[in-house]
Amino acid sequence: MSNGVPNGESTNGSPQRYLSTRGDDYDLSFEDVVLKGLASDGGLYIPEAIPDASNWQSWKDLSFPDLALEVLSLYISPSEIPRDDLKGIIDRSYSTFRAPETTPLKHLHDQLYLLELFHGPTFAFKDVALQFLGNLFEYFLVRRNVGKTGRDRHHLTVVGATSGDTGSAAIYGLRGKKDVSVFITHPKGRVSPIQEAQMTTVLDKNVHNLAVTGTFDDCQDIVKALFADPDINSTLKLGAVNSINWARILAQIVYYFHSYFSLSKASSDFKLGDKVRFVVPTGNFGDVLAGYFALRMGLPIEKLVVATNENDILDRFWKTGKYEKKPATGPEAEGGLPQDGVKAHEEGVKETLSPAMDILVSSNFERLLWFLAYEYAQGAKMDEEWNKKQAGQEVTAWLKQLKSSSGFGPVPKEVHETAKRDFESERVSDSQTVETIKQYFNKIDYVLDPHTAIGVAASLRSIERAGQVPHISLSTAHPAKFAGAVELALKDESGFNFEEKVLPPEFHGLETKEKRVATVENDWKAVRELVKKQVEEELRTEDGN
Ligand SMILES: Cc1ncc(COP(=O)(O)O)c(C=O)c1O
Ligand SMILES: N[C@@H](CCOP(=O)(O)O)C(=O)O
Repeated sequence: MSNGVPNGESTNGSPQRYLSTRGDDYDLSFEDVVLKGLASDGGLYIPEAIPDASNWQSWKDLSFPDLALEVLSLYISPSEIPRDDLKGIIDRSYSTFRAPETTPLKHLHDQLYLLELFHGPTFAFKDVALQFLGNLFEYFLVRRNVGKTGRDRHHLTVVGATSGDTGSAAIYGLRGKKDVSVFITHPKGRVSPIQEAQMTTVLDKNVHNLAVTGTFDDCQDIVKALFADPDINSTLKLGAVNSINWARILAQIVYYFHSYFSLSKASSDFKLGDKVRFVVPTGNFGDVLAGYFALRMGLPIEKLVVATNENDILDRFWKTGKYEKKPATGPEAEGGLPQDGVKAHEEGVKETLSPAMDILVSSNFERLLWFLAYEYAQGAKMDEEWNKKQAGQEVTAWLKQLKSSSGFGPVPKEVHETAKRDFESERVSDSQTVETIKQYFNKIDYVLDPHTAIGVAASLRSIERAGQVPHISLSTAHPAKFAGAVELALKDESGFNFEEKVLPPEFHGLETKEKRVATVENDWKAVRELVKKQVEEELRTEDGN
């Protein structure tokens, strides 16, 4: 492969194996990494080799599920999941989508295309991966539990953190599934009313919503602390639905290929092999990381553009080579919207109009860091094992520094240059988000959600730089999920009516339905005790006691 990362053994028949970004956990199967979620050394799982999809052009006419089968088969050996079984899992996962193309591509104007990823059950891009992950968990559990009864059965306790979208998508992917309990933490009062209602109106017995008195980063830290606790992790068999789970990233690779093929059909000027730019509204770096895998597999991507909101740790990394949490000091002179309350928090996270991206530390960035460190290590001309070990050590050192000093860097010049070879970044303020929503409503009568608007605003800047290269901007959520921001932008525009223009029938009356949610303090031990108690209760009910 051109960029130095080893090619996938899975292409020549031997099973793909996985290792941790911190280096101490390696040689794992796909099933192990999906069920474990987070590595025991605290790292994230990555494939030992990125498969080279040299035959990708032959996939051009495949439907979304058939394309998914080809892409996923490069990472999941048939000795782990026979091809027919994998096809069944994939077909079930995408049968719940409302659009026949699963993820349709819409031409906005000129070189700008919008990839609509919100046609799944919860109206957000997370459904693409979480419908699949829910069915994958079910498949592994059914297989593990054949002939077992009672406490001998493998019971998975899923713990997740959400700023709104992962939670509902995970709940819809796992509700009512046997042998799974789901606990989703969200920052109390900091998710949109529709998102809150989507999660808390699901009353299935295996679903538990926990409103944490803190930020999304606090919720994410609680989840990581639970995984790091050997007692609860092994006794309750914890599973992850956040994008720390490799299966989340894997499933998202598919739509980069699919939209590239859609573009080749939509534009007579565009031929297979031509370069494209993808622009991705980014928070936890999971979505854009899937694009990085597509690029490394051979899809002709000229650049991946990381689009952040005012929580801009990633944008600052690409501009400076430093990865630093920076305490917020208040509404910014540039772009702040005082009337909408861009608040500063002691943790440094700002509340913005794109709350799903209000993240201080992007967990998947660690995965990219490993690949950057791996390429850097190659400069020493040692063997592959040495390169992998070096990459693990480098990542561990950076992450330690992030924890102890709230940041690290600048990273070595070569590492920064490698990051800039494949990525660019843009930061979009709240006022620019609002302007973009207005602009597209008035220009083409299309309502963007605020996260998508960040991608579109970044796309316009990128188009100015990149001239004629087509841009695919990822639309990550339906605008009805973020009524506050959409209304703020469009309330005074003529012809705008939220109920008529935006609200899908599925959301009518949602906020008044019966809800179930428990408030918990921002303390991982309090969450641990609650999870233990609830799982015990569920198991006892299943035992019939
Ligand atoms: C609507 C929306 N857009 C963008 C993002 C950012 O995606 P990622 O966290 O994968 O970078 C999220 C949440 O993750 C989201 O819910
Ligand atoms: N924006 C996310 C935050 C969680 O990110 P994940 O992709 O790691 O699950 C959300 O909507 O919950």
